[in-house]
Amino acid sequence: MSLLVLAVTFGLLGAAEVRVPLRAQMVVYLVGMVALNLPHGGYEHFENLRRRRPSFRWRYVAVYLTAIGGFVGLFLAAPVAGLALALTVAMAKGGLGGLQVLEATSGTDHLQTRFQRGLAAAVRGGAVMLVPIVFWPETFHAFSSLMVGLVEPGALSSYAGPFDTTRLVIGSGYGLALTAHIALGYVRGGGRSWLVDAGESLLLAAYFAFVPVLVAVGLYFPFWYSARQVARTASVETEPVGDERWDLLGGADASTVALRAWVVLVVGALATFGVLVAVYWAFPNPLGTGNLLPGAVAFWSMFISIVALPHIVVGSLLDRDRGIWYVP
Ligand SMILES: CC1=C(/C=C/C(C)=C/C=C/C(C)=C/C=O)C(C)(C)CCC1
Repeated sequence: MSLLVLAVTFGLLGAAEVRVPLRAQMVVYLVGMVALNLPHGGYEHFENLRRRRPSFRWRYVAVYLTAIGGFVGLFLAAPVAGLALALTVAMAKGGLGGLQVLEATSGTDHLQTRFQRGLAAAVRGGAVMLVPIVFWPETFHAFSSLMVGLVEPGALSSYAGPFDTTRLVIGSGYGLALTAHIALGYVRGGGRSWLVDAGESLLLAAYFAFVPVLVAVGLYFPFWYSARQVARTASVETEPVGDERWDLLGGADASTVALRAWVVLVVGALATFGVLVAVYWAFPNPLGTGNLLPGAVAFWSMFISIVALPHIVVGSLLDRDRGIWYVP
């Protein structure tokens, strides 16, 4: 709903030629991504690890740190490939996560083949990054260069020339994929789940087309994505794996539970901060080489993508029993 309101509001503002100042967009992005999105991500880990065995938790942490180390290494060695992976992570998180939420809430009866499921995820995820490339090319290119510049300023400039062609190819490809996805869903069953899926996919595409990219991405993850993820967790009634015995919040009385929750919160915050410091320290120009605000946006976008990579790897590939995107 909030996305619909934003899409319509910014659509009208755009039609009236009202432009949102870039500074304001950057502030919205940082508030959304730092203050709102990060705690949501942390909560997903907590939910997933809460009743798991200690050995599982250690493996989880090990995979997590390895993936983070690998991504940082790739970004340092080949910053443009690192940027490409960051975009892929953002799209995979939005796309695969969105599909799982759809399955838990409205069902996916109209998605009968693997291909259709892949297309559904690609269309939802693609909206997050591919649609802004088409509709907000200048901002997109400017911030992409800043992100690459955290390691090697200027490394993206050799890709500036063919950008218009790339945009055209991406725009047509995305339009085709969206149309094919909606048409196939209709042919393979239609019904209520198809209607919800088609409506959501179109809304996402319109939202990322009309809302300026920094505001759009900065609010999409906390508003739509995280809120829906938490709602999904809340709708899961029985835990498929794990045991009350291992419950991180287990305790005989309310104050023990509260104290344990406090410990989890503090340890989680310190661990996240530790990773942040390590990533900051690893980048040659952690806040870019120009102004602070755009530099902070670039740094945060890389950092959040780096920590989100294991989120996806663990959530969808390695932890099939439960996973971050578990649906009963
Ligand atoms: C390239 C690019 C961007 C990239 C943002 C990214 C890569 C965000 C990743 C978010 C994730 C992974 C969130 C997970 O919860 C901006 C800043 C929108 C500006 C336009 C250009």
